[in-house]
Amino acid sequence: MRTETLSVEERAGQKPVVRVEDLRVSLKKRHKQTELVKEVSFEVYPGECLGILGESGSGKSMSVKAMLGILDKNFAVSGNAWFEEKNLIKESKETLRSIRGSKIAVVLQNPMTCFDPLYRIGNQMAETFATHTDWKKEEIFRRSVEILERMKIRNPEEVLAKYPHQLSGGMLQRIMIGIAMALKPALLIADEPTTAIDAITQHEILEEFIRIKQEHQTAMIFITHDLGAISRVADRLIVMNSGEVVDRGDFQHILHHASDSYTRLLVEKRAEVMKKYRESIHGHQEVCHD
Ligand SMILES: Nc1ncnc2c1ncn2[C@@H]1O[C@H](COP(=O)(O)OP(=O)(O)OP(=O)(O)O)[C@@H](O)[C@H]1O
Repeated sequence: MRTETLSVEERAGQKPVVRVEDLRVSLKKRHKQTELVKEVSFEVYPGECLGILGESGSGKSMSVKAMLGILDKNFAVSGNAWFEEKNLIKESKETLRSIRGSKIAVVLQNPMTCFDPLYRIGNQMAETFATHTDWKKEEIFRRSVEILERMKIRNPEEVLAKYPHQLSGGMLQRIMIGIAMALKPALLIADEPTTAIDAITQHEILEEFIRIKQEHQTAMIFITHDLGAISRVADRLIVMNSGEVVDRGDFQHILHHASDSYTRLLVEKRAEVMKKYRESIHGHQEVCHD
């Protein structure tokens, strides 16, 4: 369980990689405006992972999509998202496109939609790396093989020759994570990155997130409804409910001192699952400590 957080002193001299202020998203539909995200604010420092926790529909994805400028014109977005002196909310589509994929890498929920069905995986990786790095052809191939190996994909050379539909959702998700990490972005955003991945591989992939964060001082935003996954990777958490941030703090705070009733419910649900899991493994009742 990771609980270490940048201390106030450590943060004092540092500038956040991203600072989101009063982010709001509403959906315009036939003269009606529905607020989906309300007054969301957070910042992420170099080498730090911010976890965004909340159940399905709580506004986690909507918040990062708004900040990345990937919502369509049916959504009205306001507030600020400062990244390298630029306010992402106010930047042009072109500027945002060039920032995404190089300085900000994103792993979104549905990996199938991130790959072009008509091109082999290796060609798509090569194109991404040719656009965003200065690697030459041989280096791109060598690194692509290494990335798949790191992501625990067997027979990487064969996989590079395959089309997306020939691979499982979990494999595509791992490839997406590998590509995002290889770009060594200043900010890595991962939305439910390990949902389609089996438990053992998930453990190893989470270790990769931790390694990248520590070795390259990458700032990360890790979105999930899984308290277990987030407890390992995130240094600080915000909890969302109905489009709002209802709690914030490090994992221990969320676990033991969360004041919000919704957050307590999430924690209790996790404790219940852990208790059942332990009972099934050990065949007797144990008190859950985490
Ligand atoms: N394309 C869309 N059109 C209209 N409403 C949407 C759309 N996408 C999401 N919403 C609504 O916005 C709210 C926030 O959704 P969001 O996708 O951010 O939730 P989430 O916390 O990321 O959950 P999940 O992990 O299930 O996506 C929800 O009420 C959802 O129904």
